Amino acid sequence: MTAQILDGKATAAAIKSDLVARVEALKAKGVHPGLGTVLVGDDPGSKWYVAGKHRDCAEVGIASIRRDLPETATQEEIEAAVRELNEDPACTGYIVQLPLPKGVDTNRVLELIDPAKDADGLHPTNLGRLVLNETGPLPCTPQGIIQLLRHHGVEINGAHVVVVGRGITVGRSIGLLLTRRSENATVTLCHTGTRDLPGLLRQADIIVAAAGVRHLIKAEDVKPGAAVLDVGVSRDEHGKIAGDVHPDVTEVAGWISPNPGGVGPMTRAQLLVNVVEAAERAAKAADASSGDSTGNGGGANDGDSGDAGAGHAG
Ligand SMILES: Nc1nc2c(c(=O)[nH]1)N[C@@H](CN(C=O)c1ccc(C(=O)N[C@@H](CCC(=O)O)C(=O)O)cc1)CN2
Repeated sequence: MTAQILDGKATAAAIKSDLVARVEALKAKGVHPGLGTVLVGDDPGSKWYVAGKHRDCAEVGIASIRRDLPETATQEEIEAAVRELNEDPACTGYIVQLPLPKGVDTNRVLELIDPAKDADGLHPTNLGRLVLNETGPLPCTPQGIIQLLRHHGVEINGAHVVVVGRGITVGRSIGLLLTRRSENATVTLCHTGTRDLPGLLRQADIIVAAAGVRHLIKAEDVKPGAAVLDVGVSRDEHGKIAGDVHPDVTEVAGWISPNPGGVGPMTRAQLLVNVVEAAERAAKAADASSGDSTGNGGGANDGDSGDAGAGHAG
């Protein structure tokens, strides 16, 4: 058996094409979405990702604002760039590209972002909203993975999902999304220190591999027919990408996301969704404050509103 492909490029293209009309509708109301990026240093991967984000913006009609700082930028200089974007009306949403150089206090930088402009969903307020099932930007890679699975009809409801990796952009938050009532999965969060990782992987209906360890997931660790999402990025000496998933897994899995061409394009597409949704929320709030009754203040973001109460969901 050869796994079917979870095609991130095609799925992201479909999402972007839907966004074009939403951006046009915003502009017709006088709201012009603009994505800002803060890039610090010369890491080739980060430079490539940021350039890609701005190419995506151009494709859907979102304006681009860049703040590129040298590797030697101080904490204060990085924080000044963040404050500037908070104040810039042309910037309706922005991201700070991670990782930041060694020695920079990343959490302090993320905490400075205006939560209403946090296009990555990584500000503590927005992570808190996610815990509470409140409306807000969703972390791009986790939400991109869910969209990729949905788009291909992979059953999430009732599935056992084993996540490998505990980083802030994927591992820490994906369980919060997948265990919402709308997704209804059961999630085991593992990492490189997990005892008997292969034993846990073999129980998984869906594996999300985000450890950044080349070929960590072997064919013999995968249940036949499982869906396997490869988020890991390591590069060999020629700069070629190697994922966390061994190529032989394709012979066992039912679904596999290529790397490149799987989760990466979905991360970028979800960023655009977050920028457009933030601009739509701002437009609604402006309508509401000017007395337009179609303004809608929000609510639960995921169909969980039927729960007995935020503290009792389960
Ligand atoms: N502020 C953030 N920093 C980082 C995030 C994030 O979501 N927010 N995630 C990653 C990097 N990332 C986005 O920033 C990202 C990674 C990969 C791709 C992508 O499209 N990859 C391509 C292959 C690219 C290549 O050849 O190098 C693919 O998978 O097809 C996009 C975005 C860490 N930092």
